[in-house]
Amino acid sequence: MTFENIILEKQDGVGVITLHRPKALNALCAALIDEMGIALDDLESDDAIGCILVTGSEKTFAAGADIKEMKDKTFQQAYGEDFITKGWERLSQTRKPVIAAVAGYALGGGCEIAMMCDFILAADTAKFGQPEITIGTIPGSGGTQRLTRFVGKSKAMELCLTGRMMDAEEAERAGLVARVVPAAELQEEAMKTARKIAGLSRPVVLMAKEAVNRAFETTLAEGVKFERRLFHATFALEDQKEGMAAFAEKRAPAWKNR
Ligand SMILES: CC(C)(O)CC(=O)SCCNC(=O)CCNC(=O)[C@H](O)C(C)(C)COP(=O)(O)OP(=O)(O)OC[C@H]1O[C@@H](n2cnc3c(N)ncnc32)[C@H](O)[C@@H]1OP(=O)(O)O
Repeated sequence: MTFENIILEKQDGVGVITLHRPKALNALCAALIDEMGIALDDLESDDAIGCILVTGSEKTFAAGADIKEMKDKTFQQAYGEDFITKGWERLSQTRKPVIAAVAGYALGGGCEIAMMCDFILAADTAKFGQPEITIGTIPGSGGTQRLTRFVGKSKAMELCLTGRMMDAEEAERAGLVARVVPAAELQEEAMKTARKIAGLSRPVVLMAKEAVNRAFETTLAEGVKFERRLFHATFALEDQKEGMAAFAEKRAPAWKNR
């Protein structure tokens, strides 16, 4: 499959989506968002794929929504077409695990896209921010909501009100980023992590993702109950029998993904 604004590759059970608009710092134009949706549909329906990686270039993950494309929209157009919802939320609805590997700028919609992934691995060059306020608007694809859940009200408020960027180290300290690695090692480390996940039992990985995500949508008591039901459900899987037998027999498990 070939695209104009992204590159889609598959290797070792991992689907890699590389944002690729080098002249516009990977600004997220409508065509790019559509292409990412098509790529995600393809990867979700491909049984060979167990984990998805979304990445950009060395200089930029993505510098936000395409400002030149949206600058002349009227309120009627933005509201009428529910601008930014269509297509953008596709990433957050992905059932397979998705890792964001971020180097350079992840600003505005770029930061929002990274936050829609299940976790973020960052190069030490990464810079995160919601600079919409500096161009006369506010985040429109979950920035005020997801960032606040990641880093808490005070820091989210400061970042959204000033447009300040935070570097990778600050983002890791604040809980936005799972891990920071040297820029030269980012792609290798991200692939290693994605391959590790892709090599585990597929249904169990989906259940783990669903259980963690439930923590953001419900009370602790309901979340713990939900987790327990999924935990019980793993005992209906051949992979639970295989995983535990393999541990007891001191050998590597051979997952059947059922
Ligand atoms: C999704 C929503 C609803 O939340 C909204 C948004 O995402 S709004 C967008 C938020 N993002 C920004 O405001 C960042 C805008 N970009 C910058 O501030 C700078 O480009 C930079 C700090 C990321 C990098 O600066 P620098 O290295 O000096 O590169 P530039 O010369 O500025 O950029 C190179 C080239 O890319 C074009 N560009 C950059 N960002 C965007 C963008 N978001 N949309 C469209 N085009 C962008 C920039 O215009 C340059 O192109 P040319 O003009 O030279 O053709």
